[in-house]
Amino acid sequence: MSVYLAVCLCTTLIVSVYLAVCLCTTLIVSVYLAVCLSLAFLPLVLTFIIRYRYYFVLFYRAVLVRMWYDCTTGLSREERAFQYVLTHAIPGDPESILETFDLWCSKVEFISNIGPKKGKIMDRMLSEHCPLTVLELGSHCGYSTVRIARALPLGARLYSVEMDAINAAIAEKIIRLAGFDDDTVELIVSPSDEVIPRLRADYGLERLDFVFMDHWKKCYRPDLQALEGSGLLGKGSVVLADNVLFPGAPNFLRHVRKSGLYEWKIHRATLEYSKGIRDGMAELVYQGIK
Ligand SMILES: C[S@@+](CC[C@H](N)C(=O)[O-])C[C@H]1O[C@@H](n2cnc3c(N)ncnc32)[C@H](O)[C@@H]1O
Ligand SMILES: [Mg+2]
Repeated sequence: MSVYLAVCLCTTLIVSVYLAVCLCTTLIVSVYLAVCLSLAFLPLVLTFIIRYRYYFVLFYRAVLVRMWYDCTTGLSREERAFQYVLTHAIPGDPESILETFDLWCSKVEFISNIGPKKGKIMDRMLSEHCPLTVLELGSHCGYSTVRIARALPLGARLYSVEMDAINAAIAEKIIRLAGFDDDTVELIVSPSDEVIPRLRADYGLERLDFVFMDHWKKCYRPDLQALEGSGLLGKGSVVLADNVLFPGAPNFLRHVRKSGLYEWKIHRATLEYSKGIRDGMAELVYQGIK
């Protein structure tokens, strides 16, 4: 009986040792394979990180930092930007307000203002065309509104459309802080597709000399078509559309290309407050139906 028990015990021991050895071997082989695979993919992963580093930085600044400050301050990003501008810029000085915004957006948090680089291209176009009636679609915090308003000739009027009431309230404060009254800048709090058909009847407009599009990219094409249909674009009217390369507005560009209504070009630049993300603004000059 005891011999039988001893044999059983020995067999169990041998089987256990055998299983343990098998497990260890499997483990070692798995670790070895994992290391080999990681090493094989390392260049690919590194290339991916290096190639898209500016997008990661943008995600970090525009999403993660924003979420963190939203939680810790209890204020919206737009309200935080406004507080900064209010305490750092010179009231009544549009230049100082724009510079303060630029500082905040490049050093603290990301806001999708047109920014200084693309802003300078727009400044140049405004000084070339001297528009008297301007329409802006998408005011957000009022950065581009101030930028346009300060470049307008005497007697010109800017209609700025913003559908988000909270953003519009900030934009209104920024515009008035910069020193522009209601005669120069009128802020319209409504979605663009509701405003455009009412521009003639409710605002007495006959012609738009300059349109700046910087609202949601999916609205670019329908809004441009609505403007064409409204008869407010005349020969030589300029439409400037921001971010046509990033995030991009392919349907809008396709329409511009196919319609034959415009002479157009793209001003290549980088995304606002970012070094490595390519973007561009489309400049269209309306030629009318030929
Ligand atoms: C990129 S921000 C505008 C930035 C601003 N132009 C600047 O450079 O300072 C876009 C803004 O457009 C507004 N918006 C988006 N779609 C709109 C629409 N269909 N009508 C009016 N406003 C719109 C959003 O609420 C947001 O505030
Ligand atoms: Mg933009």
